[in-house]
Amino acid sequence: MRKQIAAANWKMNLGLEEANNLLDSLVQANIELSGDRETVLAVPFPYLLLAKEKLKGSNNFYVGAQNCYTKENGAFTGEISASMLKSCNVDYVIIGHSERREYFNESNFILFQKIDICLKNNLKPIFCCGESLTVREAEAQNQYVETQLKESLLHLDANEVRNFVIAYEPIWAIGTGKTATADQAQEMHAFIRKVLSEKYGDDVAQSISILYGGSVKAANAKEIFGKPDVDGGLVGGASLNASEFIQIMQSLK
Ligand SMILES: O=C[C@H](O)COP(=O)(O)O
Repeated sequence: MRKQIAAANWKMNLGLEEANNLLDSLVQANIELSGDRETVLAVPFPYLLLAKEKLKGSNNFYVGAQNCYTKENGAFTGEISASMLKSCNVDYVIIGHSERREYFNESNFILFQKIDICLKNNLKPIFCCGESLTVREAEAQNQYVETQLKESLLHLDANEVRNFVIAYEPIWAIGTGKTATADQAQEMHAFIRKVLSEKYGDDVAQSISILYGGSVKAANAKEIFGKPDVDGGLVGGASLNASEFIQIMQSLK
């Protein structure tokens, strides 16, 4: 079975003390995630090393960054490179979150470069895709998401592609309390898998975890994650509360 993943995206939230407390609560809960299930905590850059330290010894817990730059190193004040993240033993990097696309003008081509530099540094990208409300209302979501995949990912070969995770996040469901229905999520996830299968074959497509993101909470996680092509979630707001996130982790298939 492919990996089932509960990924927390803390976004730009929490001070050091709060981050520390949340990590402690998650570790102390001592949740045993078996076999193919895992948790990723994508924390702000200043807390990456703290998270690595705290999660040492917790099985199936991984640490992720929320972004990286397109270049290896150099005079790019304020940016963080994939090789720096690797040197801190970070495992995953979120690439192409809709907030990065919207507020920092990250195009599909910039994301193509970020994906490549992550793979070169043995970091696993969590590649985000998803449509706006306008696109959904025009019923053009499949075409829109397919273009995002084609322009940023589908240049990779089959071996490279096995090393990433995709997160489908309809923009209209992020932080709005408005969740895609489990059936809408399943429909898009199946479509993404079909696009992957056409390019890489069914074996590869079946091995890639596709997460759903957008107002996932303890109350709806089980239903959404229960769908056959939904392999867990990328969780924003609800990941900032330990007991809520623990219930989400426990809702993985
Ligand atoms: O990365 C997470 C997504 O943007 C979802 O955020 P949310 O769970 O607060 O809606």
